[in-house]
Amino acid sequence: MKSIYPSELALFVGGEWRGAKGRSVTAVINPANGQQIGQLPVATEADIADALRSVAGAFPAWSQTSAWDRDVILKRAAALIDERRDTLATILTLENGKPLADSQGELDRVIEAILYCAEEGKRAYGRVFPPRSRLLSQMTFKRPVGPVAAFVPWNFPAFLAARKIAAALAAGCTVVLKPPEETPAICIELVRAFVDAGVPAGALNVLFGVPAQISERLIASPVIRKISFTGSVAVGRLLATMASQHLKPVTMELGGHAPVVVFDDVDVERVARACVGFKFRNAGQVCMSPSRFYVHAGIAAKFTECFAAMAKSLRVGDGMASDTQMGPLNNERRLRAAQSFVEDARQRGARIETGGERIGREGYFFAPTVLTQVAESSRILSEEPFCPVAPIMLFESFDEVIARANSVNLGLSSYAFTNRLERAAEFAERIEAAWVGINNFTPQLADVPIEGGKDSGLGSEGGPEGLDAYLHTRFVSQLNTAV
Ligand SMILES: NC(=O)C1=CN([C@@H]2O[C@H](COP(=O)(O)OP(=O)(O)OC[C@H]3O[C@@H](n4cnc5c(N)ncnc54)[C@H](O)[C@@H]3O)[C@@H](O)[C@H]2O)C=CC1
Ligand SMILES: O=Cc1ccc(S(=O)(=O)O)cc1
Repeated sequence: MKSIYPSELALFVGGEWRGAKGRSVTAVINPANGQQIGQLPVATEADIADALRSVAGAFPAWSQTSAWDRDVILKRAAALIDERRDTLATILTLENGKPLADSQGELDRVIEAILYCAEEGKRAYGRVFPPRSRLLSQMTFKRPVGPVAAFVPWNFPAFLAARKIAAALAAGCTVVLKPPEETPAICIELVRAFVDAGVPAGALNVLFGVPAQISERLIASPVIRKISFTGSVAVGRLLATMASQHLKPVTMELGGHAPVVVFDDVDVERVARACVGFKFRNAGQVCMSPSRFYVHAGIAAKFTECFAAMAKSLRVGDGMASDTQMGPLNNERRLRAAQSFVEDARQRGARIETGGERIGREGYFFAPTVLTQVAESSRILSEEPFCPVAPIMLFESFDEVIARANSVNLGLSSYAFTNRLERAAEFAERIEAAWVGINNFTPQLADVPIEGGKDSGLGSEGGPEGLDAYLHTRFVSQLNTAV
């Protein structure tokens, strides 16, 4: 049977697909079985230089295309993605590992993000000022900032690439995209949809290869006027430092380590079910993932029992199987990280309620894991876990739990479960996080900005703010009389 996975993976530069011929290659692995499914060409110095030339060359025409015409092209891209969704979802599952239904869900959010940005691009309004004299018009315009370098990780490659591409293109910017080498084909297919929809040659380019080489060349180039990155704090810090040396604006969406505070006035089983669902989504490889569970001492035993039983019953397997609820980790680094977090916590006295081990010898499967009696010094309580390991801790008082929840240097998302209004309001006020879920878990939304606090990021993605990040304000003072 012919595989749906593309037989050739390619860079895209100046409107031309550039395959492996004459380039070195890197392997793409199916995380469900560890087998190679593709060979990805590595960009050469010449490819990077050509991408810079082409993104600069395409900028004048694309930035002067009206927002209404750009809207039509972007909406056509969204429609093509919808038409091709079954193929795209399969490709995403084969290279990322997530269950097919989750890949379909990610594509829904891709489409929503593109449609939102297409519309929002038409609202890049300026302002008119009361003039300093009768014959003057004084106003500001929003102008696209220039060619953009966008870097996307492997955990939600379709959604994160689509949001960056759509916001930049809708604002009138041209783009060089550096997708993840782990999940290249889904990004290639997204780009194909934009190109088939009418995005002109050079306006959207794709480079794969050695990430540090590509980012250094792009950020240092005078062509690139804006950098957008999603990934780890360590790499984000590196890229932001380089960008600051060239005085270039950045948008950084980095890690999270979300506390979940469960008070003693809730339906314990119901809350445990919601927590298990969101914690093990994408095998815990989500920056918004709930990753530190603080449960009131009065309900902790019952909560832990329910949570561990539900975690244990999750069907873990190949994302291509229709009954799979949790797929493998995406790569060997995450598998080793999961093993190391559990081992570190165990050595410091933690109890493994369920899981704790790799499943099988093929692929990167790790059992949904629940830890209790976790020492505060354990690495899993300060480093972003990004794996299916859930530490459950007890608390006694509100002030104590807020202090513990705020003790890490990440401030992306946070969650609390309570039926007392004043507790909910106090939590939302005192928690140090950009995103607060009270009695529910909500993934990011196209029309809502998220701006990570502390080390979790710089600038916003999503909402009008997400587009504004690709715009620059120009002031014009015009004398309306002959001179
Ligand atoms: N915010 C998020 O959604 C993500 C957070 N992470 C965090 O990063 C940790 C490590 O995961 P990794 O995949 O090893 O993360 P990483 O930060 O090393 O890689 C993430 C992405 O950045 C790219 N990258 C790496 N070095 C780069 C460089 N010098 N220049 C440009 N791009 C570069 C990679 O190709 C990848 O696509 C995870 O445990 C998690 O904490 C990882 C992926 C996504
Ligand atoms: O930055 C990574 C990222 C952002 C959002 C989401 S989701 O909204 O929770 O799906 C996942 C990853």
